[in-house]
Amino acid sequence: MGPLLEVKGLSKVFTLGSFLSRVRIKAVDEVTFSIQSAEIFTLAGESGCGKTTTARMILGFETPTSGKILFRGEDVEGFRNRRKWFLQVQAVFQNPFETFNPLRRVESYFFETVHNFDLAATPPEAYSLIDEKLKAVGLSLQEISGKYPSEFSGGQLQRASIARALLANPSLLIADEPVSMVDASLRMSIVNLFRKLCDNFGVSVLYITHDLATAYYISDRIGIMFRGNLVEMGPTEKVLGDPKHPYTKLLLNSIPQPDPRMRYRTTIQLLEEQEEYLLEGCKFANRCPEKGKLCSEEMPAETFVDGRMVRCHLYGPDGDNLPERQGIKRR
Ligand SMILES: Nc1ncnc2c1ncn2[C@@H]1O[C@H](COP(=O)(O)OP(=O)(O)OP(=O)(O)O)[C@@H](O)[C@H]1O
Repeated sequence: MGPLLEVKGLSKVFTLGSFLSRVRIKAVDEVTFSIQSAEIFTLAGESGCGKTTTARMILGFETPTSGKILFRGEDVEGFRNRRKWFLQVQAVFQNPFETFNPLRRVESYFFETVHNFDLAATPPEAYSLIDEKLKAVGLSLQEISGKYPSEFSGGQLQRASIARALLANPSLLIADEPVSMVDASLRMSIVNLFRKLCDNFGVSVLYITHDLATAYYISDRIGIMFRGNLVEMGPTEKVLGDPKHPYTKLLLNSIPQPDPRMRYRTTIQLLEEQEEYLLEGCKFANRCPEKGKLCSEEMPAETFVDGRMVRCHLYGPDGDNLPERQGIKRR
């Protein structure tokens, strides 16, 4: 059986700045990956590396500048607005308190989804479907009935939003930082839930996160992004257990913690980010402890090393051109 989702050479260019200082950044640059049925694939990287833009293009919220997205081998552009797509792919967002209107009872969202997608023929059928999905995430219809979002904890409300996403029996959940706004003590229980949904119900998950600890725990494969590029991708145990790309190593050593108060980057951070996006060669060159001359000149090609893809001159055919590689056997 072929992959469930294929992302092929996907790119998104944004134009930033004012009329006189306009710059074009490739927020997502020729990104290619696939997700199999019943697989959890993580896209990880620091803020501003293009993870959300990738997810938004898959969901159809953002139009790709180029590239293709295939779902079960079919180009999604052909059926993006059809029922089939909405039933198959569902999103779980970062902040459950923004998903639900504070003035509406939470259960109303469930009945609305059942109605909109024609998921039940009778009211008892609707009750039983909603209760079944809520139970799959450790809640029940009785427990949520009559309650407003403010009466739930962040963790409970995120569970409710996952249950709502499950109503149509989707094959793929796209979860963008689903635990970063949830209390640290509850994060593992939510990510475990994704693993359970994948193992027990065959739901695939595109898990987008800063948090390599939860990624290590639940994902089958992982792609590390830096300034629009996938720099390393492969089985999670290989990539995080024995990282090859200097950026993956740095990310593992720093383990950035998502801070809900830090939702917006400072102007200086944004300018540094923009500068990196505009670099000619490897976008990580300015920060790389293993940088060589070639790194600032040419973007490294994809190379396959020890069961994973790496985009780094240290491993490419030109690896020996780096000063530190001269006379040393290539890795
Ligand atoms: N609508 C937009 N217009 C212009 N630039 C954008 C837009 N959306 C994102 N960007 C820029 O594209 C780059 C990638 O952003 P993106 O949100 O995809 O990264 P991210 O890794 O998901 O970060 P975060 O975790 O903070 O959301 C950033 O430099 C961001 O400022």
